[in-house]
Amino acid sequence: MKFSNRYSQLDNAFYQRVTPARVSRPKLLLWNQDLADQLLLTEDFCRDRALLAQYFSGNRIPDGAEPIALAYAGHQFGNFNPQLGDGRAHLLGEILSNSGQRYDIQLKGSGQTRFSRQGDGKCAIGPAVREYIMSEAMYALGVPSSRCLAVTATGDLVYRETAKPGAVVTRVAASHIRVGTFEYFAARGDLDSLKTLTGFAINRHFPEIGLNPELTPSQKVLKFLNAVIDKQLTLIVNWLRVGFIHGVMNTDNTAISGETIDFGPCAMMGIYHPGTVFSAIDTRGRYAFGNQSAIGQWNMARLAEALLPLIDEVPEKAVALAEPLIRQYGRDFELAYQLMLANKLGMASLPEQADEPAGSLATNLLALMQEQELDYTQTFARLTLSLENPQEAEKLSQELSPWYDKWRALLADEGIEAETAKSLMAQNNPRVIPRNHHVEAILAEYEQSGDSREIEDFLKVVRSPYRLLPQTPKFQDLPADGDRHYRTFCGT
Ligand SMILES: Nc1ncnc2c1ncn2[C@@H]1O[C@H](COP(=O)(O)OP(=O)(O)OP(=O)(O)O)[C@@H](O)[C@H]1O
Ligand SMILES: [Mg+2]
Repeated sequence: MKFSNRYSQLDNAFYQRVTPARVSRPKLLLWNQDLADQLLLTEDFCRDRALLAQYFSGNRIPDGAEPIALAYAGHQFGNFNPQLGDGRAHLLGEILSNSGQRYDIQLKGSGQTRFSRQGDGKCAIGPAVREYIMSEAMYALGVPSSRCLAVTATGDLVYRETAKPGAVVTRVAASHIRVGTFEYFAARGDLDSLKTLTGFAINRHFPEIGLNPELTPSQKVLKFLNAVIDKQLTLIVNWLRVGFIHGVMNTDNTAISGETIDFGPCAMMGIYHPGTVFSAIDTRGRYAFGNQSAIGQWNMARLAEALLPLIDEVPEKAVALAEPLIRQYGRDFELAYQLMLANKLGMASLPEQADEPAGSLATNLLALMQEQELDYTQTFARLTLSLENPQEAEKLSQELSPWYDKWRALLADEGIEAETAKSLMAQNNPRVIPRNHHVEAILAEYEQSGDSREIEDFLKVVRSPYRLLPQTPKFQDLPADGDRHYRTFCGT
């Protein structure tokens, strides 16, 4: 591995230098060769699984790696915690991919750090495998996401409600800078570090802003904020497109890069309902499916607040400059959301309909799905199929009457060929998602035996979510209880 580390060259206000804990019997459970290729890891490096297990359990530090635990703060369920940080993760360093992009390689579940508070620094095998499966599925669905290079069993037990086998997951992300990283320095009034961090983040994620000689430092910060907002709303629109519920959208889990990170209590929505919540600790539904956009905006407001001192010395002036960007989120989100729904219905935009509010073609369908308790993924997949299959069209025409015929008529009115609509829909409507019950069955197998009979088929299927593979039908079903009893836990 060829490291080229930048974050560890910042001063030590940003992190703690700390080596991962030793584990007893490291064993490589999952290895992502496709990602290893993108990261230009050599064949030689990838060949020796025992050595890979040493590296990705944290037992052996690869040459050039400089393990650090990052400092950050965060708003958790709306409450500010000034001192979080990587309590169970070690950033090994950064490497350049085949496209010249810089990626962080981080171990998670790799032992205690200065930021562990009451935690043991560890991760159980279930959450580690969940992170691998879900991030891989999201990536294949076309949703910006961190990914996993490996899951390594440690051979040690982790104590949760019961003793569970432990594992370390190796995460690859465009960076691990979070909204909470900015809040950490802002809350301390450490403006020098805040400035350094902002410069670093601009340089890493939006170099064109940093290099623009026409912008003042304050304008650069505003452009940066705007760019992060844009990425965040694009991310959340994509979550809504595929039915993803993050579950713990705290500001410490909101990456500046606009990637999905932290798959702790995440889940997929089956039956459409904007109030869907699976996380056991989210008792008030703060992070419900349909709340995710509003929470994204709230999180961006926290980022804006942290950046205020860099926007203008006079707080009122800074607020006057930042506030319009936060307000604009609402309008931009709505446009992007409407466009996404239009695409899911085979259109470039939602048509205006006489006597109907804007976007009603989509909202009426969603209301129908909610009322009839229809599966979100299956319904859109069936609509897609119906454009080439008259029997399916006939069935849907009855089940979704009169909405279905109206939609078909609108497609015709707009002059959109069935073939064109179908191809757009096929790119936006997955045929399969990582259903909660299938994911759980695999995690249970890993917990019991350290392996799974289904994992290879499952990964193959979720890595091709827009295509029907011979194995796909095995994993398309909603469980008999429609996921009504499903609960997720943070797994810490
Ligand atoms: N077992 C643990 N030991 C020590 N610290 C922990 C443990 N579990 C979580 N934490 C810390 O608690 C905070 C919130 O945890 P959260 O579940 O959001 O993050 P995470 O899943 O550990 O990590 P990430 O956000 O990097 O994916 C973080 O600071 C995290 O490091
Ligand atoms: Mg987290």
